[in-house]
Amino acid sequence: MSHSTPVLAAHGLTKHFRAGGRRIAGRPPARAIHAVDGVDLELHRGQVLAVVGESGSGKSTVARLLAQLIPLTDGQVLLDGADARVRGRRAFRAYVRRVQMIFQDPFASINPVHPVRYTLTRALRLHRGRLQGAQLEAALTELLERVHLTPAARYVDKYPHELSGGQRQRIAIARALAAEPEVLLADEPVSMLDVSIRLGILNLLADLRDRLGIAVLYITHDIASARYFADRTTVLYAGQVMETGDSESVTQEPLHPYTRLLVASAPDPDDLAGAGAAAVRDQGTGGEPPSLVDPPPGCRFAPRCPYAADLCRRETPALIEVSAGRSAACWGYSEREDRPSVPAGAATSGGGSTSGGEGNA
Ligand SMILES: Nc1ncnc2c1ncn2[C@@H]1O[C@H](COP(=O)(O)OP(=O)(O)OP(=O)(O)O)[C@@H](O)[C@H]1O
Repeated sequence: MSHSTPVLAAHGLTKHFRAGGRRIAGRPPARAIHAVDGVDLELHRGQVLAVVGESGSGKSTVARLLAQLIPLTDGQVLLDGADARVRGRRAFRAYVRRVQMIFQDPFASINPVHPVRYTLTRALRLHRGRLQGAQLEAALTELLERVHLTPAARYVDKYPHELSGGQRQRIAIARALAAEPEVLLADEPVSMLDVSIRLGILNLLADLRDRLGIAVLYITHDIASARYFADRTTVLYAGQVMETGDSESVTQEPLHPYTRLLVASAPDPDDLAGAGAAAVRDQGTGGEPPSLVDPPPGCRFAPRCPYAADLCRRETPALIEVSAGRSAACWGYSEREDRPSVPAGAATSGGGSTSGGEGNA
């Protein structure tokens, strides 16, 4: 599967926002917020890729770049292997037909003054032409059934305020499906919803992946949900990829010290005393993400990393393939003589992962 051409890919995805207002002629260029710096991603048909990171790590910016809602500073977005950069309204509409986005807040993303019928009819007509009468009714019913709002007749004439948060998010997903997209970009699709209904929405997205073969990008700060739901997981920190691999091993045997920190501080249902998070604090790996305004060279996690060596503060590590399908941007896995010593093992279970410096064969 992963040998095939990804339906959507990003190479060297980069977004710098200008910090502190407009550029003034004759003055030095304004400083830049390096929100996303050189990120590579691949979305495959019938797979979910999770992008996990703390607040401010650049997750939403990645999604907006992939949706082409904002222009790239550098890098490339490829759809079926071809440069997908759109110029002009018509090309954007053709792109959006294939790549749809779902937003975090279903209360903000659905117009409250119109019933479900209006919202979905508009999307259907936009993407599939002038459906009417029985054909339109059948398409509406099919969309509502796809998102498990059944019987459809119970929901089609409801207004958003008559629906729960979870039901509204299902309407937002149905609206996206009206385009018959190949890719869904889901930016924290459950984080505003009640905990009790989150699983239902994730299961729905998994169902769309499996039944329709849609590629899903799942943006989240919750690494535990990535393990449950995503086939592959990419960990983002301060706008750069720290680690990537299949979700099971990234979450169970994390390689990068930052991923270990994330896993250890994630709420564990069996760890009611919060011992994992306390252990992280005791190791002194707390602290804040770095400033993204003109960040210095070196690993961006180095100031918080308990293993950081001089090399880490001087030079930025590239992603190193540590084992098949698993990479970490950590000098500990390099062949360099001055590499730091990153202990093998995982935050949550003993052993299994490659020890520092050995896995580059
Ligand atoms: N339009 C903008 N102008 C200036 N800076 C921006 C803009 N959008 C985002 N940023 C900055 O880029 C960085 C990454 O933001 P982004 O929203 O992508 O992070 P995130 O990981 O999605 O965070 P969260 O989980 O809080 O949404 C932040 O420092 C943010 O302040």
